[in-house]
Amino acid sequence: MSTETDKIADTIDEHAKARVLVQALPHMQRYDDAIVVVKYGGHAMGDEQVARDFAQDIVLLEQSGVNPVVVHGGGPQIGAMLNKLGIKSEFAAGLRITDKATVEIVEMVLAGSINKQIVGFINEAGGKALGLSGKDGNMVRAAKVTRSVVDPTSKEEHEIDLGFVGEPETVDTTVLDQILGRELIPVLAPVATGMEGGTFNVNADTFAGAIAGALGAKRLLLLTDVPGVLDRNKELIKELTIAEARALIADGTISGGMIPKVETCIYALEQGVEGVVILDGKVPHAVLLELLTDLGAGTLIRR
Ligand SMILES: Nc1ncnc2c1ncn2[C@@H]1O[C@H](COP(=O)(O)OP(=O)(O)O)[C@@H](O)[C@H]1O
Ligand SMILES: CC(=O)N[C@@H](CCC(=O)OP(=O)(O)O)C(=O)O
Repeated sequence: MSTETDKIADTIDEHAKARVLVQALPHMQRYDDAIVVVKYGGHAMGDEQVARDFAQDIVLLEQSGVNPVVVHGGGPQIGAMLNKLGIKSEFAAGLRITDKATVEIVEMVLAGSINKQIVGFINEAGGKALGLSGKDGNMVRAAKVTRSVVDPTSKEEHEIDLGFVGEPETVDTTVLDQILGRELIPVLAPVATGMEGGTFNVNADTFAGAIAGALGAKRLLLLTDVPGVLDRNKELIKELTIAEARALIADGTISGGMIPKVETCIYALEQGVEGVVILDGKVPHAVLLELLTDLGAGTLIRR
């Protein structure tokens, strides 16, 4: 039986909920009908409850009149599968060196299991998610990339052939244009067709930036497993200009997987995306906190 005190506590609780909803109103109005691309990184996916919270956030955004587009990664999950199969895998400049056997596993893990898991979570949260890869509808055609790396012993720079690794060369938004604004939530795996056919592995951040640029997205959120870009003392940098971000890559403060992430932010800003943020996807409801409250977290990169 509920006591008088319980009833008062419940009423206060209800008022607090109403206040939170009202505070969200100007944010909802700002993003009404806008396209928001959310990149969900493989490291942020580890905990199932956080993944389900993420799916709820995406459905709530869609219900509020936003057009969310999800691009997912899956680096650690690809690594685990390659390991299980006894296939060695190495990275150069934050990109996986991808031979023929590897690209088959990459496509299987990204466009197969991970894509369908996220689609499942969104649908269980009441949304209508549609899982696609960059190959569908010829959405993304990728050109082969090479990278120069400095040999740690000889200090000489040399080019590395990354195999079937591509960068988006063309983005055809026909399929996405049909989907957006119709209650459907696209969930995209970063696999693309090569310029001469075949399958190419694309870094998920780079893929998300190309999609955000081509769709004229208002916001690009990159969800990872760290609070944002960290300085040399591991402190969060709340805001960075493009020039400052480039300097941190050049002096080695930004390394590994953070390089394609920051390069993506710079590219998206140059393509006209209004705001790009790198934030911690392991924080429950990180997307809602970032978009619909005043509690912006992570690193905002601006022009
Ligand atoms: N300056 C930096 N600030 C934050 N993270 C950094 C920095 N430099 C390198 N990193 C690394 O980048 C990682 C994020 O990239 P990545 O592993 O590719 O994540 P995701 O799977 O989310 O795309 C961090 O976990 C961290 O180890
Ligand atoms: C070329 C390249 O490196 N592709 C990535 C694709 C997945 C990805 O980017 O996943 P995260 O966002 O979780 O890191 C890979 O093979 O790991």
